[in-house]
Amino acid sequence: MLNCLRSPGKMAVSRLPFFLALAFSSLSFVLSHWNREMWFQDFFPPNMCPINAKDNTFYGIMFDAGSTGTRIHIYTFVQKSPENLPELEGEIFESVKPGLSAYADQPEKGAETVKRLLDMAIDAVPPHLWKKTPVVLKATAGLRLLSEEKAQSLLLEVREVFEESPFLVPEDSVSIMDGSYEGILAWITVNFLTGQLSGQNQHTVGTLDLGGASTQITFLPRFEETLKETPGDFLTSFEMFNSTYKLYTHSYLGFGLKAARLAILGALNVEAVDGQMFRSSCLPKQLEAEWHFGGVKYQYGGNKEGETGFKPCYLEVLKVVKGKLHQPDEIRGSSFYAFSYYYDRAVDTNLIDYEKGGVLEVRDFERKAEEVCDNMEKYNSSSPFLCMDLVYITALLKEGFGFRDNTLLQHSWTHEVVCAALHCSEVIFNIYSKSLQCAQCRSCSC
Ligand SMILES: O=c1[nH]cnc2c1ncn2[C@@H]1O[C@H](COP(=O)(O)OP(=O)(O)O)[C@@H](O)[C@H]1O
Ligand SMILES: [Ca+2]
Repeated sequence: MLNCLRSPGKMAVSRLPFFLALAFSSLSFVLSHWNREMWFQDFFPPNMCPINAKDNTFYGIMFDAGSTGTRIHIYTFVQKSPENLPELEGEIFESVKPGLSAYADQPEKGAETVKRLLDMAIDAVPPHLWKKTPVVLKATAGLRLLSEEKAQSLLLEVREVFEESPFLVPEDSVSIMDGSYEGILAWITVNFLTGQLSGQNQHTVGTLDLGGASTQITFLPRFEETLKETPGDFLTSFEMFNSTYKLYTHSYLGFGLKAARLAILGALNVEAVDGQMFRSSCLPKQLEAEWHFGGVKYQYGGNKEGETGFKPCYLEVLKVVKGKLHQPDEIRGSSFYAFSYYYDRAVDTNLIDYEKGGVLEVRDFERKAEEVCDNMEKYNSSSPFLCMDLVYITALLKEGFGFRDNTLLQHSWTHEVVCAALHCSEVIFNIYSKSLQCAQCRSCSC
C-alpha cells in the first residue's frame, strides 16, 4: 500500500493520531506479540485485556499534554473473537488550549483543564467499565522545558484529578514522555495502521512531527552505513510482531514551531522579557503585538526601518537551524510522513487539502515561503507569523535535517504517483476521523 509513497523525496503531509499506538499498547495482542521488555509495556497493565468474551468492548483514555494544548482521546476497542485481534471501534476526541505548561505557576488551574476533559470520559464510558478503564497522561515538550519543580507540581495535581476519578489509574499514569518514545509512537502508528508492520514486504516510511516546542524525526535505516554514522543515542531497538526494528529517532527540544519563533526573535532563554521588544525581518514591518507561550508574555514586532522579506528572514532563521541537527545521508532518498505543524501550515497556505492531505516536496514549502514573505501585506489577515513559520519549516527540512530540494524530481510527478499518494494520505486521514476502512486505498486505480 505504501509503495505509492516511495517516490524519493516526496512527503505525505497529513494529520496523524499518533497516540493511537499508545492506546494499542493496552491490547492483549500487543502484550502477547510485542516484547515484554519493551518500553511501553508499563503504560497499561496486562490485566487491562478483556477478561471474558461477552465483555468484549473495552476503553482506554489517553491524554496528550502538548506544549500548545491538552487533548483527550477516548478509544473504544472491540474483541470480536478470542483468536482475532481487537479492533479499534471508535474514538472520542476533544482538546483545550493552552497547554499545561501555560499553568506553570498555577498547577491547580492546569489540572482543572484536565478534569474538564476527563468529565467527558465519564459520559462516554459505561459506568460498569469505569474501574477497568485505564487513564494515562503523557506530557511532551512543553513540560520538558519547565523546571523540574514546576513540571512535577503540575503532574502531581493532574495525578490527584485522576485519583479522584472512577477510572483505573496505573502506577506511572501521569508523566513526561521521553522525546524518543514520541517519535517511535508516531512511526509505529503510521506504519502499523498502513499495514507495513505485519506483512512480508515491509516498506516502512519515516515520520516527521513538528510540535510547538520540539520536533521529531524517525525512520528505519536501510543501510549499514547509516547505523555506523549515527550517534548511539539516536538509535532504539525494539521487537514487534516477531521482527526486530532498529529505528533512528531523535527529538529536538526547542525546535518546535513555537519555540523556534522565540529563538528566531532572540527571546529564547532570555531572563527578563518584560518591556523588551523582539523584532524580526520575518514579520510585517509595522507590526507590534503581544504573544503568549508557555505562560510568558512576549512583545514582538517587525523591522520598522530595516529589511523584511524572504531573503533576510531566511538568513535570520538559518542562525537558529544551521549545523544544529544531525543529518543522516539516507533520508535524502527516502519517503516521510510529515504532520502536526507541517500539516497545519501546508493547509493554511492551500498547499494541501484539509481533508485529503497531500504530497509535497520541500521546495513547495520554500516557494510558498517566498510568496508569503515577499507579499506580507497581502497575507495580513492570517497569522503575522506565517512567513516566519514557512521559512522555518523550509530551513529546518533543508538546512537542519539535510533533505534535498528535489528540483529534478518535480517533473517526475506522474498522475499515478500523485493520485496513489493522495489516496494513501486520505486513508491516514480517515483513520484520524474515526474510520479504519482502507477500501479506497486498496482499490486505488488512477
Ligand atoms: O492527535 C493529534 N493528531 C495530529 N496532530 C496533532 C494531534 N494533537 C496535536 N497535534 C498537532 O500538534 C501540533 C502542536 O504540537 P504540540 O502542542 O503537541 O507540541 P509538542 O509536541 O511540542 O509538545 C499542532 O500542529 C497540532 O495540530
Ligand atoms: Ca505533540
